[in-house]
Amino acid sequence: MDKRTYAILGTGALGGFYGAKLQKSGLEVHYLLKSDYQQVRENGLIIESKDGDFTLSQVNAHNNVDKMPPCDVVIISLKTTQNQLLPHLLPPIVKDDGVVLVLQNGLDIEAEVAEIVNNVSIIGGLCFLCANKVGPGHIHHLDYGQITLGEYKSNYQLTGITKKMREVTTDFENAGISIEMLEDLLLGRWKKLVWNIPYNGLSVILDGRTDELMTDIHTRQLVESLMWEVVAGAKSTGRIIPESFIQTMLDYTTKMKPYRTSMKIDFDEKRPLEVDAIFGNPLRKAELAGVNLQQIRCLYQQLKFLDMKNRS
Ligand SMILES: NC(=O)C1=CN([C@@H]2O[C@H](COP(=O)(O)OP(=O)(O)OC[C@H]3O[C@@H](n4cnc5c(N)ncnc54)[C@H](OP(=O)(O)O)[C@@H]3O)[C@@H](O)[C@H]2O)C=CC1
Ligand SMILES: CC(C)(CO)C(=O)C(=O)O
Repeated sequence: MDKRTYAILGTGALGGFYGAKLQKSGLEVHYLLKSDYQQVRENGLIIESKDGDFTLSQVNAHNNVDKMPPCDVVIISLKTTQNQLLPHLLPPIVKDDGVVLVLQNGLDIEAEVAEIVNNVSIIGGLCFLCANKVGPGHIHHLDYGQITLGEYKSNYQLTGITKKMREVTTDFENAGISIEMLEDLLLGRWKKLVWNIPYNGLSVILDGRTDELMTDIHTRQLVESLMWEVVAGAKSTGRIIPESFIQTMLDYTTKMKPYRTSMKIDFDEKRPLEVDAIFGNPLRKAELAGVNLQQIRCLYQQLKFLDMKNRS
């Protein structure tokens, strides 16, 4: 088979980083951009990475999906706060029998995608990446980068390891991106929330970096107790996260370079916060199963208020 073609729907920190790595490995990649379009069309992408800097001076930059070719794999790397645009942006750029790879944080986004496109495979990927966009077409990769992915089937039924998952995994591996396949995407999404819910939420509400939240005894306890509540949320939907995973996430964050979470960066830049995807959807899912996640609801309510006030 010919090499697969990729489209990056939202060329920011995450989309720019993985897209550039895939292009560098020899794949054809098309990038959708908004405010950075002119700069990237003329000068390409700059990746400043802890694994080695590189520049792609020529990239297929687009500012309109109608001018993009349909691709085998479309990576959704917009912020979830822009997902209302997907019904317009997605259908023209994904081939029949292609793949939509949702690399955004949060829960239940695959279900939204399934309502927009048929005849495609939807794969969800959890990215353990610390990257920021520091200028137009300029990405700073600070730490990590591993992806775990799983295929989505209605209501997060188990799919096992599928052919499409293997194909995407091969492309990412060839691009030097560490990647692992999951049989249970819902479990993977809840596990990622064990990190995102406490750190993204508290970093905004308490105005703290990850290292600050880990050093103070009170905030560390708060982080841990929120993690336990995410584990309860997962359990309400039939997914068991082992107790040891909490310690793994605490250790992982302690070792992490001091990090301003992506939600905190959005807040500081007065951009919309991904509150619904990361907090609202898990709350609703647990509630449907009859479980009220009180501490997470408390974070959700504060974040909704702060987000509204920050942008008004
Ligand atoms: N950054 C990270 O390390 C990680 C991010 N994630 C998740 O990945 C997702 C993306 O995050 P991240 O890359 O950090 O976000 P960024 O804000 O850096 O990137 C999003 C990009 O989408 C672009 N965009 C917005 N609207 C449009 C549009 N209409 N047409 C074309 N492009 C558009 C933005 O362009 P413009 O700037 O012009 O608006 C921006 O460059 C989020 O869900 C996040 O939670 C998950 C793990 C780690
Ligand atoms: C956990 C972290 C910071 C990187 O591993 C991340 O993936 C995120 O910001 O969502």
